[in-house]
Amino acid sequence: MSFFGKLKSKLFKSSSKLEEGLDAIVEEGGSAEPETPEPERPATPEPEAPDVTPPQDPEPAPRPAPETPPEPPREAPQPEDPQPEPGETPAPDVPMPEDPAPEPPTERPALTPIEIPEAPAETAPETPQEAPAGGGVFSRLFGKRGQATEMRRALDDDMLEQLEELLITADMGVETALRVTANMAEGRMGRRLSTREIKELLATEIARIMEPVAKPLPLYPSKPQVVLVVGVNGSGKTTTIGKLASQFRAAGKSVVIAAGDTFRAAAVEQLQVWGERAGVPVLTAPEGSDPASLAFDALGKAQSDGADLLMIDTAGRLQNRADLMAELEKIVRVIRKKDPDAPHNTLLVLDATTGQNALNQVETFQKLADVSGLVMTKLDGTAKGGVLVALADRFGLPIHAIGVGEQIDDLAPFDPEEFAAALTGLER
Ligand SMILES: Nc1nc2c(ncn2[C@@H]2O[C@H](COP(=O)(O)OP(=O)(O)OP(=O)(O)O)[C@@H](O)[C@H]2O)c(=O)[nH]1
Repeated sequence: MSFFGKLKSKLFKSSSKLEEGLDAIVEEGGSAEPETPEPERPATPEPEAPDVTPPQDPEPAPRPAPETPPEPPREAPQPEDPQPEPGETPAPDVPMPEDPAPEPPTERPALTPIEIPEAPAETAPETPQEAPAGGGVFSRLFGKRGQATEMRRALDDDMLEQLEELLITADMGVETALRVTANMAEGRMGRRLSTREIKELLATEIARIMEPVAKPLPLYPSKPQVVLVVGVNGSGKTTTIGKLASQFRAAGKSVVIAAGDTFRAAAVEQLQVWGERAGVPVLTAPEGSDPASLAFDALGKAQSDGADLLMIDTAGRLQNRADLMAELEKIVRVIRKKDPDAPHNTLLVLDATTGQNALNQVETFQKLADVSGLVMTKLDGTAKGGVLVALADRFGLPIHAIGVGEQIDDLAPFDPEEFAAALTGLER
C-alpha cells in the first residue's frame, strides 16, 4: 500500500471526524442536486488555463521539493560557558571565539530516508487556492457527472461558523480555524458547494499552511552530526530515535545513540532494544549518572568511530522544569567542548494525542532548548491530527517527520499535501 494509503487509513479517526462533520454541515442546510459541472458559477473570466484534464492527477504540488534551505546552523558558540564540565574533560577550556566562523554548514542534498517520496514537482507554481471552483481542479474532480445527485449548500455565515467549530474540535485551534475558514470563503460567499468541494478547499488551505514547514531533517557536512532529541516523557522520543537510526542506517550512514535519559532504567533498555533492531550501538551509563557526561563520552566515541550521526536521547521530566532545563543546558555546554556547533539539530518530539497541549509543549521546550524542528508521533489512531496545522501556523518550526505507528518503518517524511488529504478525508 502506498504511504498515502497507509497514512490515510491510519489517520482514520481524524479524517472520519472531519468528514462526518463536513457531511453534516452540508446536509443541514443544503439540498441534493444533480452532479453537474459548476453551473452556478458566475461568468467571471478565468485567467487560468482552461481545464487541463489528466484524469485524476493529484492536484498541483507547489512543494518546493528537496532543496530545503538549511536552517541557519548554530552559530558561534555561546559565551555562557564558564562552568566546569563533567569529570573528564579532555578538551581545553573552549576559547570559543577563536574559531573563525564555523562556516555555514552548507547543507547536503538531504538524506534519502527522510526525504519525501516526492510528488512530480514539475507542476506549475500557481497557487492551488487560485483554482477557481469552476475551473480545472473541480471539473476534474467532478468529471464523471450525471451519475448521481450530491448535496450542495450555499456558503454563508452560518456555514462558515459551523466549519470553524468543526475545525476547532479537530484541534486546529481557534486562530488557525478562523484563518482557514476565512481563506476558504474568500470570493466564494453564496456559492453552492458540495462536501467534496469543501474538502478540497480545506485540504488546499491546510496544505498551504503546512507547505513552508515541511522540511526533512537538514544534514550538515560536519561529522558526526549531533541530534539532540527532547520532549516530554512518553512523547515517543525513544521510538523516534530508533526509527530514525534505522532509516539512516538503511541509507548507509553510521549512527551512534546515547541513552541520555539516565534516570529511567526502562528508557535505557527500550533504547537498547531499538538500537539492536536498527543495528546501531547504544551508549549507556549507570542509572542516575550525569547525562551530560554520557553525551560527552558518546560524542567522543562517535568522533573516534567516524560516525555520521550521534543521536542523544534526553529525559522529559517536565514536572521539574528547572532541573530539566539545567540538564539540557549542561548537555549542550559539555558537547560544545568537543564540537562548538553541536547540537546541530534539536528535535522536539510531540505526541499528537495530546492535542492542544502540544502547543504548550513547544512553547516550553523553546525556552528549555533551542528547538530546531519537530517530529509529531502517534498521528495514527488520534482524532487530534489537526493540532499539527495549528503548530505549523503558530510556530512555523520545520516538521521533519511524522510517526504513524509503533513499527520501525512507521516514521515518514512530512508531506503537506498527503497530510491535508488524509486529514480531510479527501480521496486522491
Ligand atoms: N501508535 C503509535 N505509538 C507510538 C508512536 N511513537 C511512539 N509510540 C509509542 O508511544 C509509547 C512511548 O514512546 P517512547 O518512545 O517510549 O516515548 P519516550 O518519549 O521515549 O518516553 P520516555 O522514555 O518515557 O521518556 C511507546 O509505547 C511507543 O511504542 C507512533 O507514532 N504511533
